[in-house]
Amino acid sequence: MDRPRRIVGTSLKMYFNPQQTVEYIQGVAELSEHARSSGIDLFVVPDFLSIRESQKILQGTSVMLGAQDTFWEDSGAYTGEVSPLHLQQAGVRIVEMGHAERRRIFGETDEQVAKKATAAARNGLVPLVCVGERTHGPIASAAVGIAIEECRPQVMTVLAAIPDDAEVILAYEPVWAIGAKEPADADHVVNVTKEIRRMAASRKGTTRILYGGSAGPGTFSKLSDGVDGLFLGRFAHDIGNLKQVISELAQS
Ligand SMILES: O=C[C@H](O)COP(=O)(O)O
Repeated sequence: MDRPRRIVGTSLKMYFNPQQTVEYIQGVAELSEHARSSGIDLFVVPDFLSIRESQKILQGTSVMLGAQDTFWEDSGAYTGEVSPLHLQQAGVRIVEMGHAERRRIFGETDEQVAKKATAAARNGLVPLVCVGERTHGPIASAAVGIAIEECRPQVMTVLAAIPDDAEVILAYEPVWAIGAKEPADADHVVNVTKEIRRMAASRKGTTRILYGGSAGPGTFSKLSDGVDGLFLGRFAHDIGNLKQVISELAQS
């Protein structure tokens, strides 16, 4: 089966203030041509406060603008929430959901993630659904099975909810590898993501699978049997690293 286009992106989480975010987004905009000519899709996910300014900087480039979360209703009395319809109207193309930090700190459930993914798809946004096991099994061979069984409901609850022809991005982020010194072991990631791909095999819509968790330059080449790209965190704060990863995706 043909593999989908490769894609790389980064979430700024809550690391940068608005001025730093503008400067960073300008740097990403300057990578647009490099990504386009390399045949790599590129996205960046700033905080909500910076969405409008980011859209102005990125318009006319090939860089896709993301948001870090969304609510599942389009409008109404939902204090503190952000509408998927309004995100789409603001120029957002990709919406992240189910990140390990939101599952852990804010108690986000598979069912809530599925509702958010459905709302994103309904509004023409691509859900970027983060999945991953919380702990690393003590023995490598067993760890793969444990990870797959923990990821399965996270993936299947979303795939059962969204239209079969909706585009979706699944970001496999083992929780124990987020914020670490190094990414997860490549064999582990490839084995788990191959199984995640099988979970989505019968879908009509494009399904892309990313790896995230301390990823950076040098990570992708070992994972290319399993994933279509990377979801970067801290190691993309240096724009040079993001440029390098784009090149590696194009070469591997
Ligand atoms: O959203 C990105 C991931 O959580 C990875 O973050 P990290 O690369 O800083 O570990």
